[in-house]
Amino acid sequence: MKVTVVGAGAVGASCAEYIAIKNFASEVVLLDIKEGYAEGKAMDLMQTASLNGFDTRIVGSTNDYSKTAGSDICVITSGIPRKPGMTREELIGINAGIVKTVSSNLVQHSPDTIIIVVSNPMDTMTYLVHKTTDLPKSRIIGMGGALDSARFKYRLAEALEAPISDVDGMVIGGHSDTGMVPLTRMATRNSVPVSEFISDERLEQVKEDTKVGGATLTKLLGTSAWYAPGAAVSGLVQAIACDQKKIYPCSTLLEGEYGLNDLCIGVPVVLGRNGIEKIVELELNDAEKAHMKNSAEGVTKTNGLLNL
Ligand SMILES: NC(=O)c1ccc[n+]([C@@H]2O[C@H](COP(=O)([O-])OP(=O)(O)OC[C@H]3O[C@@H](n4cnc5c(N)ncnc54)[C@H](O)[C@@H]3O)[C@@H](O)[C@H]2O)c1
Ligand SMILES: O=C(O)C[C@H](O)C(=O)O
Repeated sequence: MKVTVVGAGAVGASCAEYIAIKNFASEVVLLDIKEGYAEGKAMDLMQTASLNGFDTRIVGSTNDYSKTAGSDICVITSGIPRKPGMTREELIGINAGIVKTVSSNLVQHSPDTIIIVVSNPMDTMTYLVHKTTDLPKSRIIGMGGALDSARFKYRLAEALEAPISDVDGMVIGGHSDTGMVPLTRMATRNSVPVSEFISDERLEQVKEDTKVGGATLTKLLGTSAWYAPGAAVSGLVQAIACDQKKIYPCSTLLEGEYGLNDLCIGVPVVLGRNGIEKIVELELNDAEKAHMKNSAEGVTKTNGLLNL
């Protein structure tokens, strides 16, 4: 199993590290445009192999896509992150050009690959990859919901004063400060609806804290987060590589599902060796449907800024 990660920055390197530590891939190629940067990150990570007990070979490359040839899975984390006070949507001007070039180079060298898009604004960047490559929709996956759901579970566990392993929940919708739809109604603590344990007001607070999860970290760190994003990407990569058939909310092209068309947005999908093997249609109530519709309108508006 060969995995390429483009962008050896904070998220790319974190993602490569988690993939290596989980020890399911034979090779991870880290590629960056900055001279020597990916080679340096790869060497540093390889020097953790004997300490962390993995056999995955990590190779660095300065913009040489021949090294990525034959990748089963390619992750795109190249592009600029936001600074405090910015929205993800403001990154479109620079990141669209980067994602378009990078995805074209990747497909040229690995025509059978599955692409996971991470660069922001992620739903729109995923849509861009659809519009500019001829990969089937099952092989273009946007990562956002896996991360947002992890943050949702963190906030739920905090509110419930329960261990995170006892908590389950999912966030669908767009990966943006206003577009996320945390499904509080379906969240559980060891199979019991969380509303049995906390008030509606506290649950509303959990929802709002989840939606601004990325912005909160950006304010604290001065740039956006990387540990949880890297771990979330590695989870998707592992689900595909190991044909796990796990359900993660991912951004995928919708063609009528959830009453939505011609956009990529987060919905639950089954991930296996073929990429997105099934879109799972949840029975949403009227309020959830309305949130999803608003979210889709936001994503479509951002898609309109692309030069297609
Ligand atoms: N979808 C998500 O949930 C999620 C989570 C975290 C970050 N992100 C996004 O991921 C992106 C990367 O974030 P980061 O913190 O790692 O940023 P970073 O600045 O640390 O790293 C980005 C890297 O991309 C490289 N790069 C730029 N143009 C390139 C090109 N054409 N080819 C190859 N490499 C190129 C840069 O040299 C840099 O090393 C940002 O757009 C950020 O918003 C998304
Ligand atoms: O918040 C960001 O800009 C980065 C990423 O989308 C995140 O949610 O951490």
